[in-house]
Amino acid sequence: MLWQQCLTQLEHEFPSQEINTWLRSLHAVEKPKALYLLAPNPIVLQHIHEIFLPHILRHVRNLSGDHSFDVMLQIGSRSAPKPLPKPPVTAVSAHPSPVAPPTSTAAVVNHPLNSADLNLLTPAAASERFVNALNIKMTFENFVEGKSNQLARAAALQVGEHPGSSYNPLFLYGGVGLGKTHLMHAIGNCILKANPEAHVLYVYAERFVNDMVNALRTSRIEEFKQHYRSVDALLIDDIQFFANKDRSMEEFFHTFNALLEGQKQIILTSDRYPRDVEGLDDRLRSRFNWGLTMQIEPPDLETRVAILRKKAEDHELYLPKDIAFFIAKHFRSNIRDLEGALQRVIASMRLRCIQDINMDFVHDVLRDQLASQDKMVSISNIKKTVAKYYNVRITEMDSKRRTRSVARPRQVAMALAKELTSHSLPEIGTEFGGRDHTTVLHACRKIVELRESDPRMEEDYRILIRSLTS
Ligand SMILES: Nc1ncnc2c1ncn2[C@@H]1O[C@H](COP(=O)(O)OP(=O)(O)OP(=O)(O)O)[C@@H](O)[C@H]1O
Repeated sequence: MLWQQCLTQLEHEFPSQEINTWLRSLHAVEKPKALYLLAPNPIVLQHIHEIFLPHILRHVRNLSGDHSFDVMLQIGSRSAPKPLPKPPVTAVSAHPSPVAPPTSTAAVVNHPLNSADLNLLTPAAASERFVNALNIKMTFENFVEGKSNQLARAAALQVGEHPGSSYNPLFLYGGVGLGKTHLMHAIGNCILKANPEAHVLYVYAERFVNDMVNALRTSRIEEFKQHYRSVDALLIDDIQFFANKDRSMEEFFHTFNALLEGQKQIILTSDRYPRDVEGLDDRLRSRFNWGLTMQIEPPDLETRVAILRKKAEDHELYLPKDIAFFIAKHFRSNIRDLEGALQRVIASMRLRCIQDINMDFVHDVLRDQLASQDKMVSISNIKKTVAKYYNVRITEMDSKRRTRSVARPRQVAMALAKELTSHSLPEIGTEFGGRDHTTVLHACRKIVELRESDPRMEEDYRILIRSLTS
């Protein structure tokens, strides 16, 4: 709790990349008079010590209202299975250690914590054991499957069940907040479930780069190599961050080769297809294609509804179908935003002690978000985009002409209006030259049918959704 509050404060002072890369890799354990922060390796420990510790200490003391409250920084993990027999010897001292700047009030522990709560590791032991940084909540079981992620999920499952011997590397790409990281963690968790001793390491690409820079600066490059090359599975998120970082790409290239040679699994994600990541070394680009590259696309309405209902269920909230549809219709392009909307609703229910959810309440709680989402797609924008895509005049969208070259784009536009806006069928009909709602319904059904039978139509529809919602 204290650590979460501290992180919220730090988010105002440091870029989110910094927070994600360094601070979120720490395990926090709160004790009555101290906050223990466990770093996964010496490189992280040193960086936290040098850059963040004074800020952490300031916030923790302010938040706890206790100016003698301490922050203890150590190497260790909470998740490792068994405590080590010996107490730790590493830490940062409450009063300047050789590495601590003289002004630092940060603490380095030279006495053990309760090793029953914490599994504390010496630096040597730390490099023998891995802090995998996996999020145990991201699993295949709670990953909702839909058309947009079906193939990626199947490939990920295959890799999770047969690491190193199926698709290697597995490269997942797609837009922001669509589930790449979730699938990656699901693979890691699946590998560990079958083999708890496996060394599975998850890092952001930025973290890999920063670790390397720090290792070079502190003459610990061998330790760095050893750390990254001795894993059974290496999961690197957002590899577009490697672009134009030549030394890091070089290092990653060798790590990549070493792991592949040893039949160790590599899983990578990026926001775009490897070939389209500018500034990426050609050798890396071609290696990324050795295995399997899978795209995750924005989920369709039904999948968004299923995700919402699943997430609501996880919070023990019954989400009626009409409300799930309502939220899903407005939050289209990103599952993180969809989840954020649901969390906002749940938090407001708790704050206002409301037991039963209803549409008015949801409208009220999400008013601001809905306004900004709705601005994004209007029926006139849909008509314009579809007309341009099929090369027909925009006035044809409202005309009475029924030739296929005009009628089909019009049907597509109506189906998109149904999917992407909250207008009712009669409203959509009115917008399309005063048509009846049954005509709109027929158009929507026709397009569903065609998307299933004609891959070309499916592709057109997805391209249009992407261009309207991104
Ligand atoms: N199919 C799904 N089922 C359930 N939850 C999902 C699904 N897809 C994504 N999520 C949830 O949506 C949120 C965002 O997903 P995730 O972090 O994996 O996105 P991402 O593609 O890695 O985004 P970014 O590029 O921003 O890192 C997470 O909380 C994740 O659990």
